[in-house]
Amino acid sequence: MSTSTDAALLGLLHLDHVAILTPSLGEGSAPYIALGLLPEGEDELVVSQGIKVRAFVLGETLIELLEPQDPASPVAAFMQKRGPGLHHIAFRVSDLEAEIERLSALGARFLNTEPRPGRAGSLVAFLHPKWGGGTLIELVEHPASEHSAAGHSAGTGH
Ligand SMILES: CC[C@H](C(=O)O)C(=O)SCCNC(=O)CCNC(=O)[C@H](O)C(C)(C)COP(=O)(O)OP(=O)(O)OC[C@H]1O[C@@H](n2cnc3c(N)ncnc32)[C@H](O)[C@@H]1OP(=O)(O)O
Ligand SMILES: [Co+2]
Repeated sequence: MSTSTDAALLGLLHLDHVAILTPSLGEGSAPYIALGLLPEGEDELVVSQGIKVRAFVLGETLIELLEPQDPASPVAAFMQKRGPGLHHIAFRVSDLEAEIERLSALGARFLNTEPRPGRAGSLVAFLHPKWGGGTLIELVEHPASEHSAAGHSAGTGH
């Protein structure tokens, strides 16, 4: 049974975020506010993904609420088909390109083998949900300057 130390040696640092689809960031925030989570900074429109994102801080991990902005996008279609709720999980990695190479050599099926822009200046890559056993898995590399390794800091919110 590998330990988190092994995972860290392989480049996985920790669970970066759990992403949840919602038709409205306002309504979707209610349970997480009730649970006492604080938003990290302002909502962000990630144009490349056609999604507005609101992130709530939980130690090193974020709860990322995703509100699709384009009804024709795959994410909007997915929410249409399966309803709001869990969309993907994301692991923070120290070197995204190295992880893409390592996992590809193990036969992993990436949706994009070139890093793409994600939230807050990150670079992201997605693994096909079929490879993830029915779960969409994302790998995220944050800019070196952002956050300490210790995790995220809650913003003043909006
Ligand atoms: C805002 C940035 C933020 C960040 O963290 O920085 C983000 O995370 S952005 C998140 C939104 N962007 C993405 O998800 C990009 C990667 N996703 C895709 O390219 C598509 O969503 C894809 C390819 C996973 C699915 O697209 P689509 O549904 O159009 O393709 P299929 O209909 O062929 O689906 C194939 C198969 O996968 C099932 N599926 C789709 N999405 C998911 C999901 N989120 N979790 C689990 N399974 C999923 C779909 O139902 C199909 O299964 P089947 O059994 O064949 O019906
Ligand atoms: Co994500």
